[in-house]
Amino acid sequence: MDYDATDRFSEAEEAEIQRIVAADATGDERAIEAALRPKSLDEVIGQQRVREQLGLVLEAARARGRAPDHVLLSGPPGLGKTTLAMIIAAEMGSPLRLTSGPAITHAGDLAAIISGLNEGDVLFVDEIHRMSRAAEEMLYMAMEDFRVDVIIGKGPGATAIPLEIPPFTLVGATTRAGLLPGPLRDRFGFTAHLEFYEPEDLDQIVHRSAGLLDVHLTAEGSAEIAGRSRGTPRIANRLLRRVRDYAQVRADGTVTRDVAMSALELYEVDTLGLDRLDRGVIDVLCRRFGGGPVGLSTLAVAVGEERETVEEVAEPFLVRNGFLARTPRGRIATPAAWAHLGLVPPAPGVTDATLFED
Ligand SMILES: Nc1ncnc2c1ncn2[C@@H]1O[C@H](COP(=O)(O)OP(=O)(O)OP(=O)(O)O)[C@@H](O)[C@H]1O
Repeated sequence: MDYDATDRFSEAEEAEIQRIVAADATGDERAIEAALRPKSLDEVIGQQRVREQLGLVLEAARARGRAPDHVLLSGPPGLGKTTLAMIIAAEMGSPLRLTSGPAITHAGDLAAIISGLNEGDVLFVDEIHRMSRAAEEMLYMAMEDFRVDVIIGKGPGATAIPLEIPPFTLVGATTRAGLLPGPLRDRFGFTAHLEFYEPEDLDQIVHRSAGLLDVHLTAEGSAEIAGRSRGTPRIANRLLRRVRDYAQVRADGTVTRDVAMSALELYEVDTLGLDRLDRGVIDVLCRRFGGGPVGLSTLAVAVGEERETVEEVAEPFLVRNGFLARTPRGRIATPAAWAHLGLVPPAPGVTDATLFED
């Protein structure tokens, strides 16, 4: 069945599509990603529970005419945290100010941002777990009392001048909720944990994006992309664009199942969605370390990646799909990992005798 999503759009939406197609024409992947973001909670696909809970928080705040409670969004990369932050601001009709934890190295950086906020503004802090400790402490006060202490001068002569700030909403995003100190976590009135998406949701996301990018695809072509997207909308959109390239250059432009399969094989995304890094991790774990247990740092060095990349990007997907287990002694490959690589695990007891610590 062919899908032509443009049938479903009104004239105003057509104008939006033209804007997206223009972003697409630039070939700038970030611009395309931004253009594909849902603009309202109703447009968000999947994450049913989060949508309902967040919808309630926002509706209640609107009814009271107040800024909503601070919101913490946690989950692996590419599941929609930035998208939701933008939607929170849009649904409240408020401006969104964006920054990130690593950009806030001193308390003064945060004071400068916070003191510039107006009533009702939404402040989005991406990777909030990477903010400096001093800034974190300033944030506690700002979140709870809407006040910051601005330090004037240095050393023994320094004085703290309290500065009132208008009520605002902090939206923090983190891939590592466990790394946030308790006092910071407790100051968020609502925490949403984003889960990996089901293939049906990703299928809808692929259809939506294909409609916006004017890509012709069959239901089977879409399902093939959705099934290999690691439960992640960002990956679904990226694979769609690569498959679209393939369809244009090596086929007649339509994304069929065969076209999707050939393209994804070319881009080394396997039938279960494992990419080079995922396969590298379980491959090293099985072939070089006999299935583990092996420490995270050792594993990261062996695959030639940063520890954080292995931990935050590859592992959540591998754990969720039963290829890897985290144990107190280190990472171990599961029987499914051995089977996926077409390897036979060593006899019981052999792996236990081999311990690779960091
Ligand atoms: N529920 C959704 N429905 C449709 N598209 C989505 C959804 N969630 C995310 N996307 C798409 O996935 C892409 C990535 O989303 P987003 O940038 O919000 O992820 P993120 O969690 O903030 O990632 P990171 O933590 O890496 O910044 C966006 O282009 C957006 O279009």
